[in-house]
Amino acid sequence: MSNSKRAVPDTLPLLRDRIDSIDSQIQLLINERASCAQKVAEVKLAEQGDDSVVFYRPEREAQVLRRVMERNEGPLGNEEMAKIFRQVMSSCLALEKPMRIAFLGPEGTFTQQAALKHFGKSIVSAPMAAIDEVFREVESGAANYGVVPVENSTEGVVNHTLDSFRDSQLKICGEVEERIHHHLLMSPNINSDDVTHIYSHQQSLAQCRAWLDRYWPHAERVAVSSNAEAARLAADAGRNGRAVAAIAGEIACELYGLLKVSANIEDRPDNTTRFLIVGNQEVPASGKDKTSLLISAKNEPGALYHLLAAFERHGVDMTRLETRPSLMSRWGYIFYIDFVGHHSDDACSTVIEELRERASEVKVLGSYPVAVL
Ligand SMILES: O=C(O)C(=O)C[C@]1(C(=O)O)C=C[C@@H](O)C=C1
Repeated sequence: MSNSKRAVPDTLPLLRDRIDSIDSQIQLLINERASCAQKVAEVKLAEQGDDSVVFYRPEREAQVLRRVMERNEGPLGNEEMAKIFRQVMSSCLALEKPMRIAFLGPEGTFTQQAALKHFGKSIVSAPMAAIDEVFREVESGAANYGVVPVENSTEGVVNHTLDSFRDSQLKICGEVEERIHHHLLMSPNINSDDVTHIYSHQQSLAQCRAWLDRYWPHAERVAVSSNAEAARLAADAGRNGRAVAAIAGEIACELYGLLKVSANIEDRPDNTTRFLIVGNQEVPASGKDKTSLLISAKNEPGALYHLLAAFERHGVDMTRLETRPSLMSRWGYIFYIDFVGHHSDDACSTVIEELRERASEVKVLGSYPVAVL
């Protein structure tokens, strides 16, 4: 006992020396990697030219991260290790070309959180006021990519996002999933007993409905344009002595200096939102991909049945089907279908060909790597 006590002061400096020496090796290697990435940028420029060069390669990034996770032996967990490499690649890509990412704002939304998770922190993130503005910002070339929410495991699909694909030529280049934790937030200078109104985005209020019914049955729920906006309003109200609470996430809480009164108040602990990355790029196969289609069906008996039968016939695994009203014909429908595989895979391209024979329009919204993180 006394021996091991005496050993600690000797080993701590030794261990720290070892850490210092490992750090300097890691640093050298990271810079060596960064120099490599710069050379990759030169090769891309020479091959593709100034106007059409594409630096960001979602399929390659997914492969790098998957390999990191596969070869990881711990003690750091796979996800933790992948997050570190996520940021290393983000820094390397910023050396090739700094990227501007439009997202559904304002600052502090879960969509911003998703953008940082997908691209790492070395980006310029540009908050937009609405989903169609995110699309326009990317279409105009003002942003390289956009991030928009598409579905939540509790509340279902985000119609604005699906509808935006009707008239857009943008492609889906990636997906990212984010566990959504909601917190009840208040300004530190108000008394929680005085709170009469709770602000949040309508989806967040819905995701916390049972919790609110139980603990805040008398507070009025006010739907605002985003949960980050709710946090901003709660902070503003607090400064003016008005007792307003907000439901929002971690980064909105930090951004507006609010107090977390109750944490993780979502009704379902597995509450997850899926986001899409939109851009101007066709992404090659990464080995583990998904494809999204928009299909306008002919208005005839069994139309949907025949579309779905093509997937069954060729053993292609459909993961999602959403229906939206067509704006072209009354009682006509548009189907959004996700399936496993890349549109260039044999079975997938056969399915798409057969769908084209049956439907009035089939638009491949994109093939992209399945979310890694
Ligand atoms: O392999 C490439 O094409 C690179 O540009 C290198 C790199 C990386 O750091 O590994 C950087 C950015 C790309 O999005 C993918 C990978």
